[in-house]
Parts: sequence; C-alpha cells; structure tokens
Amino acid sequence: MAVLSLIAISSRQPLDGQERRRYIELPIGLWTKSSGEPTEIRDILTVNTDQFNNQLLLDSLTTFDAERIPERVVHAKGTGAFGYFIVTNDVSKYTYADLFNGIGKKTPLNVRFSTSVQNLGGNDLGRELKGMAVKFYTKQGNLDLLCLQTPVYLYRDPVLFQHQVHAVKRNPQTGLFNNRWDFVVYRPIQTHALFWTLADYGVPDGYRKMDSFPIHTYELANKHGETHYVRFNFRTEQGFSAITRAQAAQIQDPDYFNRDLFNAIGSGNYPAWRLEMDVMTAHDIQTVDYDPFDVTRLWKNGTFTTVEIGRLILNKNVENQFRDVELGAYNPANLVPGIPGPVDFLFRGRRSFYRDTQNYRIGTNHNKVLVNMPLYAKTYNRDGKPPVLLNMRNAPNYYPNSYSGPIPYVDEKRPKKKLQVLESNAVDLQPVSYFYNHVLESEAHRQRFIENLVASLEPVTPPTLQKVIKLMYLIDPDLGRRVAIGLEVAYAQRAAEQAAAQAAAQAARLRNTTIRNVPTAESDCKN
Ligand code: HEM
Repeated sequence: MAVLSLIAISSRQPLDGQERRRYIELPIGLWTKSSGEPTEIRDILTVNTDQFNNQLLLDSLTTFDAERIPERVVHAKGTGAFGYFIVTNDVSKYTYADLFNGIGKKTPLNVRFSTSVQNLGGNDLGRELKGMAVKFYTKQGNLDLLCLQTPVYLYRDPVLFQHQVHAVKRNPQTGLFNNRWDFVVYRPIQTHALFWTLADYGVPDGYRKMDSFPIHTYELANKHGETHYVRFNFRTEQGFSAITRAQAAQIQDPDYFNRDLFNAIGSGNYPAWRLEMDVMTAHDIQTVDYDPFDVTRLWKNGTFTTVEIGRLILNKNVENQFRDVELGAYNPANLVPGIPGPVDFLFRGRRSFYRDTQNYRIGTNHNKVLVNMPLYAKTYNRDGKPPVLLNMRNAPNYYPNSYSGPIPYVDEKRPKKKLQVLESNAVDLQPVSYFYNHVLESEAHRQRFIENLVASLEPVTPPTLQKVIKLMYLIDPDLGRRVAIGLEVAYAQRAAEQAAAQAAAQAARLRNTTIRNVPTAESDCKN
C-alpha cells in the first residue's frame, strides 16, 4: 500500500499556538472515503454488486445530497480573490488603527465581488448594485469593508430592506423578476441610488474597472482620542469603464465578470485600487448645511478634504470557490480599534443582520471557517455546529474566572464620547436632481442614462407609469419630458416589431411543415 504522507498547511499563522489552524491535506495520491479508508478499485463500479455494503457509494452519495448551503439572500452570485493592502501615506493624525499606520505596512486580505440581485448562476451583466466586500486580516482582528459601486445607498431606514429586496427579486407566483418601479413610486428615496445604476456605473466593464464605496460616514479616532468623520473610496487603478446595453446584449456571457477577474489575476495582471478617504473634522460635521451621515446623498464639494491611505492589490486567485468564496462571511460590524465606525441608523440595523443571516447560512461558527478566520481569536463562545476546531480546548468557558481565561484590555485612546445623530425621514430630491444635471457629466452619458431608464419602464403598467413620470418631472422637468417622449418612441417601436412578428408567424403557418414525434422505441427510427 502506498504511504499516506500527511502535510500540515497553515497559510496565516495565528499569533498563539493553542488555536493554530491545521489543514491536513493529502498530496494527490490514494482516494479515500471521508473516514479515511482507502478506496479499493472494485468499489468504484456498483452495477450488479451489493450496493448497501459499498461504503464508498453511501459516503459519496449522501455527502453529495447535502452539498448546497442556502445562497446569500442578496449578492448570491460572485467570485473572490486574495491579496494585500499596503499603506502609502501617514494617516496617524486620523486613526490609530494598526493596519493603516506605518508607510509600507502590508496586511493580507480577501475580497468577494458580487452582483446583488441575481441568484447563484445568474447574469453578471444585470444592471444593478455590484459588491466588493473586503476582509482585512489585521493584527487587531478582521476589518470588513462592504462596498458598492455607487457612492450612495437606497434608503436610510433599515426597515425598508426586506421590501426593497423583495421588490427587485422574484415574484411569488410567476418566479420572474419583479419590476421595481411599483415600489419606487411609493418609496422615492431610492431614486438617487437607482439612478447611479441606470447610468454607466450600473454595468462596469468587469469588477476590475469599477470604483467602490462603503458609503456610510465612518468615525475614526486618533491616539489622542480625537475623532474625524470619513467616507472611504476605493478608486480603480485600471480606470473606470462601462458596458452599454447594446454591448451587454452582444456579450452573452453570464460569467463575464468572474472570468475577467480570474483571467487577469491568473495571467499576472493584478488589479489594484487606491484607498482614499474624504475627511471632515468633528467641528465640520456640525456646521455643514446638509446631513453628512445621510447615506442617500453625496457630500458637497468644498466641505471636505481627500486623503490617500494606501493600495489594495489582488494577486492570488482562490483555490476553491466553495471554501474561499461561498463560505465568506463579511460583516460591516467587524471593526478594529481606531475605527469606531458609522453612527447612522442604517448601520445600526446592519450590525445585527449580517451575523444573523450568516448564522443561518453557514452556522454560528462561521468565523472558524478558513476564509473568515481572524489571525487571533480567543473567546468564551463554545460548541455549536462544526467547525469547532480546537473549541478553546480546556480553557475556562465563563468570565471572570480564576483559571487564566482570556482577559479584556484597556484602550486609553478610545474616544470617551459616542456621537448620537438624529436623522430625517424626509425624501429630498435635490441630490437626485444634482445627479441628473451634474454627476452625469456629458450629454452623451445623460442620453445613455435616459435610454436605460426608459427600457426599465417599458414593462410598467399605466397607473404606475403615470406616477413615475410625475416623479421624473419633480426631479427635473427636462428629465420628465425626455422620459415621456422616450416612452412614446419605445412603444411605437414595440408596436412595429409586434406587427412584423405577427406577419412572419402567419407566413410560417402557411408553409407546409412536417412535425415528427421524438422516437421512444427503436422501431420508430426510420434511419
Ligand atoms: C439595511 C441595509 C442593509 C441590509 C439589511 C443588508 C443586508 C445584507 C445581507 C443579508 C447580505 C447577505 C450576507 C451573507 O449572506 O453573507 C448582504 C450582503 C452584502 N451587502 Fe448588504 N445590506 C444592507 C445595506 C448594504 C450597504 C449600505 C452596503 C454597502 C455600502 C451593502 C453591501 C453588501 C455587500 C457588498 C454584500 C455582499 C457580501 C458578500 O460578498 O458576501 N449592504 N447585505
């Protein structure tokens, strides 16, 4: 029998040996059952054998039956890669977070890219929010920045989440995607973020070519306990570029984004993003004439400064999609000392949703899965569904204790006060109007945006359509007018296409066609 040599592989060593991860892998060699028993050649075919006594058959089929875990409730389709972050600028004045301090310091990381509405196996080219979830494995724990390609979000109140997601996901009866506009007209706060996706930003030319934003205003603390308020921006070093509707229709590759990323990294063409932050002081945020914590709007030019932090580089493809991507659990509440984080109400909601959904999707021990595992962790959490790894061995499972269990530390730098913000429920269309008139920087871009908008409205029923057009006029009379005209043109075109299709079908009926049944017995086959 061949020698079974075992190799211990540990990619990121924890600081402490007690919880050291061991990934025991066999070199390519003997095929075994999951119990480790080597597979005998006569067990690999089972016809005319005693199948119930074939442990290989039982082991493989019953494991296969349970291969799937629930797909993510949103952002189900995606891919990922590994890389590192390198600090290029001294930002100690703003934060004492270890990973951002020390020019040249490198921190390993993992990124998962995703498209938000599609199910697993869906189309990368869907015009929708795209995700870039970054997990930095820092010495002070994991820092997760969950970003979208739009610098604004749909709403401020987390109570809208369930409804907004249902409105863009599948209809309970038909199983087809709902048309979101019926919901948008009742909750027009979404219009701003929606407009970003209807513009060129909605379908970038692959994940490598998009900027990405955690959106929320993050509180940062420096070593003197002073706070600053920042919006992080990941700026693509590949240059932003987009795919138009016509190009997307031609590409016809549902995995276009995943393929592009894998091929680029595989060929050594490592994608990179520059991380910078827009900064306001604690004084600034109280004096600006808008709400800087409002995730549905941009900060106004002239009210902040932009500071570079470093670069994110992806230089390693994942080895195993399920282990490294599907089991990824990114949680915006995973923060580190020096980054107390956002203070708005949407974020408060998000603090609990992610853990909850990941407990359901992966299990309560999801942070013990390789891709999620911090460099160091000692907790009083115990047991639950596997993986439990060493389960903290024989360490005490309650605190305080007399048996050298893990203890908390004192952070003298932590800010003494926590900022409380109150937010408005009002719908403000000014940022949307600004988007239409200024963020869309050229007439050509505005025209592409209108065409995408009109295309999304074509299936909408008349009562809803009237409300949409009213909303467009409220945002900007020029927008309302162009959408109304665009729809008339689109309807006329569709009517002409339908007439042509009917004529073609009629002509086909008149032709003599032979209909043959699919043979189900050999005698039916004539040749
Ligand atoms: C009320 C607001 C929000 C709720 C309730 C929410 C909830 C969720 C949930 C349940 C998931 C699936 C997580 C999983 O199964 O692992 C998810 C994924 C994600 N969310 Fe949110 N989300 C919200 C807002 C946002 C915002 C504001 C951003 C970004 C600025 C964002 C970015 C993402 C990204 C990038 C993912 C994909 C993570 C991955 O790749 O696994 N979400 N969100």
